[in-house]
Amino acid sequence: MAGSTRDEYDATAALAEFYASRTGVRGLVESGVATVPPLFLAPNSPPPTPLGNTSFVIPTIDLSLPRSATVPLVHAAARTCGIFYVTNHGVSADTIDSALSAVRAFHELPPAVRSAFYSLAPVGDVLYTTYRNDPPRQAATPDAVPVLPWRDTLLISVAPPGPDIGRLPAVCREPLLEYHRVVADFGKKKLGALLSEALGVEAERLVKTMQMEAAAMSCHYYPPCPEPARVIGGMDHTDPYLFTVLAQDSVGGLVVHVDGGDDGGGEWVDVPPVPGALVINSAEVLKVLSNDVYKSIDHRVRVKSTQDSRVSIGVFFNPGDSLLIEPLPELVTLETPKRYRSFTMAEFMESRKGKFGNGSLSINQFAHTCV
Ligand SMILES: O=C(O)CCC(=O)C(=O)O
Ligand SMILES: [Fe+2]
Repeated sequence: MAGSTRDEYDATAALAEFYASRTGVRGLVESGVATVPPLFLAPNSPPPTPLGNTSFVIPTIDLSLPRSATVPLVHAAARTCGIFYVTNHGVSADTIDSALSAVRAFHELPPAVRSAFYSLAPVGDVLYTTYRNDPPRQAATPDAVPVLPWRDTLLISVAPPGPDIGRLPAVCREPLLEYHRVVADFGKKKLGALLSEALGVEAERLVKTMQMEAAAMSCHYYPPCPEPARVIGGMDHTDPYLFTVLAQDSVGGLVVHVDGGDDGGGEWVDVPPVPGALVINSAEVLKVLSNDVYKSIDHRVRVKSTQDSRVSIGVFFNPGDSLLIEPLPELVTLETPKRYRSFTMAEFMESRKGKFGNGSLSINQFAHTCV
């Protein structure tokens, strides 16, 4: 992997060589790369994210407050930006820390051990990989994204009846299953009810009618990078499902694009780690169900450090596979007509393939009745 621009060498061969190593981006760092290999560079649009000088602060909601206080706060946060922190959520600091440490321990296993798990497609319910950035389908600058992000991921499908436990790496199995159990409970019993009530619909609406499950867990590892400003940890996207509960360690790097309202524009805002807090991200399908009351925010991950690796865990809450997704009928009125056509999750996921940059456009182009 010599060279420092993508033009100097054959990206297809380099990609094949990278995947054949089966040790991910962490493997490059272990091998001592001093400059970023071209696969990770965006040729036309440099990835550094200019952070705005904004006074915008991601809201924090203390879930120990009475329901009469938290419901309006959740409504305001999901409506204005679609991302907020929760504190006093009932998931213990120990459970979060053990899960984050377990993810780090997996990604930092000796290369020969972790490479046994590395693949391009899931093996059962587990996928340890470096996701490829799909080339954008309709972008003005077709070559504007790096082929690869500076990140390795352990993705675990946790949909009922649960993963094949024997396939989960032993080093992280117990802490991750425990974390999933507790976060799934929190999401279904507390957060799902709060997000429903904050929409003015029955508390059980998301969990029962939408058959909501904490179906997948993304355990990301962002290795330190010799030239952090030249790479992107995670490309711009919106999360597709109902909502995400994200735990992050103390390194930071998640940024969200807060839109500029009627003035257009908008700016990138940091989502710094807050000790003990979980980040809640309301996602595309929830935006549709809410008939555009809730937002779904574009986000990306910057790599910040030449020294520190970063770990995060996203638990994704999904609707049942066979359901038709459309605005909840009780939110469709003469004044607020149905803003999205009905669709299935499979159709929506297919439509998202290869879409980067301004991710929220994806649902609008796909299903909005006013576009
Ligand atoms: O690592 C992070 O902070 C965010 C990851 C993310 O956006 C995702 O898994 O969808
Ligand atoms: Fe995300």
